[in-house]
Amino acid sequence: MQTLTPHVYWAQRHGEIYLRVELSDAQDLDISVHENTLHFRAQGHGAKGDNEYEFSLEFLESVEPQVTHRSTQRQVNITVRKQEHSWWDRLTLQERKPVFLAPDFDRWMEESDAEMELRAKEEKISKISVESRSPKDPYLGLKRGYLFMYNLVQFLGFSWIFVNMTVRLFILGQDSLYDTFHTIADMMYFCQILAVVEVVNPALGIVRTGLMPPLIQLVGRNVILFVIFGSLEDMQNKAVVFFVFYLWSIIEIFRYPYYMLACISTEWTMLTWLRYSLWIPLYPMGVLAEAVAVIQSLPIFDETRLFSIPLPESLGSSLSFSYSLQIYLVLMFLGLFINFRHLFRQRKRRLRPKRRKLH
Ligand SMILES: CCCCCCCCCCCCC[C@@H](O)CC(=O)SCCNC(=O)CCNC(=O)[C@H](O)C(C)(C)COP(=O)(O)OP(=O)(O)OC[C@H]1O[C@@H](n2cnc3c(N)ncnc32)[C@H](O)[C@@H]1OP(=O)(O)O
Repeated sequence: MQTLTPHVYWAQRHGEIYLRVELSDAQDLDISVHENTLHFRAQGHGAKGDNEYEFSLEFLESVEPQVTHRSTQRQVNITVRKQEHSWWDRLTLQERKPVFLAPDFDRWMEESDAEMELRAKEEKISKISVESRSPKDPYLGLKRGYLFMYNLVQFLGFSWIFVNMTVRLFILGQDSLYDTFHTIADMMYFCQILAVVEVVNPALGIVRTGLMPPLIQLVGRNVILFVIFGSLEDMQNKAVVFFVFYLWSIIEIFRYPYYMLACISTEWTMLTWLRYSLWIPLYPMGVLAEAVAVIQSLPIFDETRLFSIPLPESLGSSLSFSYSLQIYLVLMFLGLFINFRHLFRQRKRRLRPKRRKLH
């Protein structure tokens, strides 16, 4: 039987050499590396039919003596590991390329492409190792689902409020300012009662933010909604209701979609910018509108004696609730300062230009 040479195709990476030997149904494979030379011998079906095929290749640089190979119906794939990670100018020590050897264009890569592939692999490995070091939260999916639904409901609620008020303003003009409460209050009650969740979430560690800012926001809004507007009928027809509700709803139609996207690990730059910028004019305007509402309610509380604290006769009949509200007015500006500072820090953190990676 004649000994023949099969066609061999090769490609390289920084760490490996890949050889593809064109031999189908190869049997009795004998593949080894001695003194940096690969010896191949096998029985199989090659270019010259069924025969014994063999070849030797002396490599340009040092390789590991262990080789791995896999024989398929159509070919034999051999992987040889380089001893040092480097890019070779050619495969063999001898400068003239053996006639049976050709590049494997299916796996061929130029050095720069191979470097990119290597870097991508390294990045993937380091990402996996970082992920495996940080313990996974088994309830993450559940938490995200719950937050997404909560934010969606709030978004729909505040969108309804905003659209309703805007349409009424266009149709009824100034008249719409005076009956905002009767059209909007039920939805606002619903959204603001639901907003208790925003204090519960950080308290239970479901969202990572401080407890104080959401608490200030919740107490601040609910005092205005339930105590000032809800309990005083005389306040419900005032234009200030329109301004308070409108200012609250504008920010929420950007804030809740921003959170919804965060729940699905997505970010829209424009939305992030709006969420962390619109509060700059809206928050002081909102607090001012709320302060106007509190001031307008003072004489009504004095007159109606609603929520007044009964006193012993020697000290007068009762202490008007308006005194508590005057203290609350001071607290409002303290609350404004705390939340303004909090939002300013959040803005700096979220809108900070991301550092470019240097390779
Ligand atoms: C102790 C009682 C004291 C009582 C004192 C009473 C004084 C009352 C004064 C009150 C004044 C209130 C005035 C106010 O009512 C006026 C207005 O609202 S006017 C309209 C304009 N308003 C605004 O712009 C404020 C809007 N509101 C907010 O921004 C928030 O409510 C606020 C609490 C102020 C800040 O929110 P937070 O601390 O959560 O900051 P972030 O939004 O940056 O979130 C931090 C990270 O948590 C993630 N997060 C938060 N919530 C959710 C959620 N629902 N779903 C998913 N993820 C959430 C968020 O993504 C952030 O994550 P990361 O940092 O990874 O991005």
